[in-house]
Formats: sequence, C-alpha cells, structure tokens
Amino acid sequence: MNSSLLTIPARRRRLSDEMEDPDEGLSRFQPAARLTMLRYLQDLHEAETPLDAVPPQYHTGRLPNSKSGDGKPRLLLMGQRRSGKSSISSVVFHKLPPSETLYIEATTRVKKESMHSFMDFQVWDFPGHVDYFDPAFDTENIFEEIGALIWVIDAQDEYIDAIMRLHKTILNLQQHYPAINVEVFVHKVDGLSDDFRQDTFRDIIQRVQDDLSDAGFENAPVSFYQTSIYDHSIFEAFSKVIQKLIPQLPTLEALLNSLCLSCRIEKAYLFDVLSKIYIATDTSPTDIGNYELCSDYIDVIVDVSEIYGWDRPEGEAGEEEYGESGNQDAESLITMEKKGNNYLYLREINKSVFQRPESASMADPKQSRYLALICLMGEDSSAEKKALIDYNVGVFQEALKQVFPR
Ligand SMILES: Nc1nc2c(ncn2[C@@H]2O[C@H](COP(=O)(O)OP(=O)(O)OP(=O)(O)O)[C@@H](O)[C@H]2O)c(=O)[nH]1
Repeated sequence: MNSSLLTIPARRRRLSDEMEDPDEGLSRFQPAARLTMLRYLQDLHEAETPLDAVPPQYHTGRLPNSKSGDGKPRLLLMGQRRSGKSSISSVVFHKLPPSETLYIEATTRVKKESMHSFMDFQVWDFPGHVDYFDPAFDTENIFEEIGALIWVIDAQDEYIDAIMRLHKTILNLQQHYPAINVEVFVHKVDGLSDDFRQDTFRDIIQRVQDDLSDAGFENAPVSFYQTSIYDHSIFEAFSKVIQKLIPQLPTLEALLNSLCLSCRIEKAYLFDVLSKIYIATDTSPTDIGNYELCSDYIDVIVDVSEIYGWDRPEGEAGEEEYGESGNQDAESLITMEKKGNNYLYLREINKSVFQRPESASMADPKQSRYLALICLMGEDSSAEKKALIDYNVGVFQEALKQVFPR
C-alpha cells in the first residue's frame, strides 16, 4: 500500500478557510490522511508517496472458534418450526422470490449447503423440532467450527417457547463455546404495524437479556435484528452477521474511510455481487435506504451485463489488444448515474469465474463472483472529478488485493 490517495482540491480550500490553527483541525484525521492533507495545505498539487512509508499492518484474526483456522465459517440456522429458516436461506443464497417460500416443505433433516462467494462458507438449516443438545446429536461436530448461530424467532407468532429454547441453547454454548456469536433474527416483522413491531422487538430483547443476567451471563455475545424476506432487511442483517466473521474488517473499514475522505464520498460499500451481502462499509452511520439503492443498482448492472456481456476465454484472439488475460484478472465496469443531485459509482473488483459444484441448486453452472465497490456521492463530488475518483479507487483496489486476496 505504497500509493497515496489524491484528494479533491476544493476540500483543501474549505478546510484551510475554516481553520484558524490548521494543525488543530488536522488532528481529527488519521496519520496517513493527515499527511495528505498537510501536503495540500502546503500547496502541493499532488499528494505523493510518503517518503518514509510505514510498513503495512494487516489485522490477522481467526474465526472466533475455528480450530483449524481455515477461514470457512459455518452459519447455523436454528429456531422453532415454521419460523422462516429455510425461506431465509432460499431467498438470500438462492434468489428464490419471497412469495414462493409459501410452498417450501418442512425441513426434516439438517440441510448443509456450501456457499462459494467472496469467501467460502457453509449454511446449515436445522429442522425446527429437534433438540440440538440431545445426546443422539454429535454436538461437537455441530458447534466446533461455526462462525455464528442464527436464531430465528417468528415475531407474528407466540414467542415465549422460542425464547426459552434460545435461552437453553445460549447457556449450553456459553459453557463449551463461549466465543460463538449468537444472532437473533426477530423475523417476519413485515406483517406488524410500526409501533407493534418496535414493542415486540424491545420485549424480546428484554426477555432474553433478563434471562441471561439471571443465569449470570451479563455479556454473552448476542445481537438482535428485525428481519423480513419481503424487504432488504434480511440482506442487511446477514451482511452484519458475515462482517463479524471477516478478520480483515477493521482494515477494510479504514481503507473505505480513507477513500471517502479523499473523494468526498458520502457512503461506500463493498458488496459481494452474487449474494448482495456487503462485507464492509465506511464507519459513517448506515441507512437502510442507502443499502436498498445500492442493492437495486447491482440488479441493474447484473441484468445489463447478462444481456450485453460476453465471456472472454483465455487465449482468445485479440486478447492482447484489450490487455486482458482471460477472466483471471479483475475487470472493471464504471458507471455514473445521476439521481437528483446524487451519484452512484460502481466498480467491479476482484473478478473470478468458478464452476458451481453439481450439488448446488443455482441454475447457471458457471458463475462469476466478484466484489463491487459502490459509492454514493452528493453534489460535492461532481462527475468532473471522476478521473480523480477513478485514480483513488484504483489505489484502493490495489490495497484491497493485499489485504483481501481471492
Ligand atoms: N410474512 C412473512 N412470512 C415469512 C417470512 N419468512 C418466511 N415466511 C413464511 O413462513 C413459512 C414457514 O417458512 P419456512 O422457511 O418453511 O420455515 P422453517 O423455519 O424452515 O420451518 P421448518 O422447516 O419446519 O423448521 C412459509 O410459509 C414462509 O413463506 C417473512 O419474512 N415474512
């Protein structure tokens, strides 16, 4: 990560006008950003490569409970019967239209699926009626390598039993696998009025936390989300669950923060295009509306590429002409769209094509998977600055390759 980001000059003017003591204002920025800003305040036209480059430091973590540390987490979907587990898995990972989940049959045995996306992980869908801690089950096999346990509660149904089972499960996990993240999806909230939805959500959180503190577990790693397959909330919740499993997340966030600061981007997301899960975003507040906008935008881009895109197999004539080597290298697509006074910017990053395993149910056996950077920009970052934004995104892309290799 030796390249520096270029910053938009207007920002320099504005900051220097505002600040009486520039150093005081600059202390708000991270050291690398401060260096770039200083160069601008000192009237340098371009931010150059720092002379004494700090060696890159990557966050290298392991999955909270992985013995092998092979980075293939397992997500367990558990909860009462008919709470919506199979529907969630089908909608998020198989793109089943939500209305078709009405015809999904009850799960009778554990359904294990491997997902091949920006990272490989497994989703295990459990039947609602089984007792996971029954001696007949190999508990160790189920829980030893998991990334997160997703507990689905049907918010439209009576939930006292579901909470009791969840409580029992958390107590068991706390004894043997205390690092497992428990993610509670308060599901099917689409059918509830706004007030009732908030009351139900608060009530469930309160009951779970009271039960846990009565049992002496004040700080168990339990998080709560309101979800529905009929809107984007299920994707947003899954994004947050998956982000916790990415050891490089702090580095990715820092890179996105730095990009936003340099290009005056309002919000930047790094999306996995296949699943529409975002694996990182900058640390400014998130808004579901922004997620929806980006998610719809991905749909448009995917549709257009399916119609007008083509495969370029390795060794095809004319390859050199385009400077490509098959589909190995990342190929970028840049689009600017004007929406009111806002822009959306998408760039394809880290593309590769893989052969879908025969067991997988998606129709297309050959599927491209890639990350896309999507940025929301306001009036400040006009299309005239696009060259600068392209350059900075290129630097970001290079840094990403080092941090998050595919
Ligand atoms: N309104 C609404 N209905 C949902 C939602 N998610 C799932 N459902 C419905 O809930 C019903 C049960 O869904 P399933 O996915 O079969 O439930 P399950 O938890 O897998 O059930 P078991 O296999 O018996 O454990 C289906 O009719 C779905 O259409 C949601 O977000 N909102």
